[in-house]
Amino acid sequence: MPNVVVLAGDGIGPEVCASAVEVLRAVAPDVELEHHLLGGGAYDQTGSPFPDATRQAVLACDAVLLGTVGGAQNSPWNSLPRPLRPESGLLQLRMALGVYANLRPVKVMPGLEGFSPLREDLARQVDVLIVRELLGGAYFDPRRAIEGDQAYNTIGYSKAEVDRVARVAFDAARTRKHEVTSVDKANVLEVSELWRGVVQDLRDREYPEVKLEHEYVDSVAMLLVKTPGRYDVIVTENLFGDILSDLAAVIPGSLGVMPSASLGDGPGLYEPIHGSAPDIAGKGVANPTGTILSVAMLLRHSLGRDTEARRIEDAVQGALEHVRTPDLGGQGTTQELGAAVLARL
Ligand SMILES: NC(=O)c1ccc[n+]([C@@H]2O[C@H](COP(=O)([O-])OP(=O)(O)OC[C@H]3O[C@@H](n4cnc5c(N)ncnc54)[C@H](O)[C@@H]3O)[C@@H](O)[C@H]2O)c1
Ligand SMILES: CC(C)[C@H](C(=O)O)[C@@H](O)C(=O)O
Ligand SMILES: [Mg+2]
Repeated sequence: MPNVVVLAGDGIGPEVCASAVEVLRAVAPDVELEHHLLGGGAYDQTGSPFPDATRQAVLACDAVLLGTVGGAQNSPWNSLPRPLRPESGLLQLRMALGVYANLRPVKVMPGLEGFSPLREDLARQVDVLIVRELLGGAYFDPRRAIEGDQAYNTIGYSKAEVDRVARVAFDAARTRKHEVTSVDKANVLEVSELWRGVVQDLRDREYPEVKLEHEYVDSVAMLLVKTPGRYDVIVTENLFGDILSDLAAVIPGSLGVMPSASLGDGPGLYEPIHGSAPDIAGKGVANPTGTILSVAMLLRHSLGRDTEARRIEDAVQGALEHVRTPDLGGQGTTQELGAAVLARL
């Protein structure tokens, strides 16, 4: 029996996970669920944002469903030494699972075009998959420090790290429009020069039928707003991907509707792309769509259950025609939207 570990986390995490777990139970009743701690709440209870019990459980399971971690700007968690902060728990989890490729699909659901900050005709064209490298670059490079009145971080990449994530992007492009845009800053950074070379070599050797473009990150930030329909698959390094994926994620109207999958060679990690939303936590109005759609990605990528994944995606689409949470201009609650999805499965 497949085993899924649920890490509800902090803020709205437990609220959106509750809805998503009900959906998972409904379409895959045979899946065993285990709940564990991660983030600020985990630190409060155990002294670690990524406790040993959580580490052992995720390493032994088939897939992990995560809510969100982190507190408000003024949370005492933000004054802890960096390795004890909630966000460090998430980074340690990603590293432990070895999930080097973060897939963030951005698409505007029919009927929601009006909520996009972009013109409706532009929003309608958007169907982009951002593949973000997740275990390298400034996030994990050990060459980092605050030394007196100076501080530095380093964006380092090896050829092997670039190659493995670029493969994920090219493989994904083969199932889509066969176009990859590799995003870098090769006009300034040596690390981008290496990145560009590795991606180009891989394309020439193994993916000749995929069209490859190289673009600068500053230009992509502009073009994702101006002409977002031009992109199919975007592949980029960790920090650029973090920023570009939040930028792209507002195109569908709310951060609350976007799912993600983080894949490596072991269990996959599935989470909505939004944060813990301290401003609305506990009010029961968070949009659970991103987490519910992350369950669909979990079923597809980790359990090989594409039919069930599609059932969820169709049900979400139908539910949003009738029930909307305040981030999408409605008055529905998390629970009501979750129930509307369940009713359409
Ligand atoms: N993967 C993660 O767990 C993750 C990701 C990003 C930020 N964070 C953490 O979350 C905390 C808050 O960060 P932030 O405020 O910058 O970003 P955020 O994504 O939590 O919130 C940004 C805005 O979007 C709204 N929003 C987010 N998700 C929503 C949802 N599902 N439904 C309705 N509205 C939603 C919030 O109410 C807020 O107004 C910080 O501690 C940050 O480090 C965690
Ligand atoms: C919370 C933070 C560590 C995380 C990141 O920067 O990767 C978040 O912004 C994300 O995009 O998942
Ligand atoms: Mg982010």
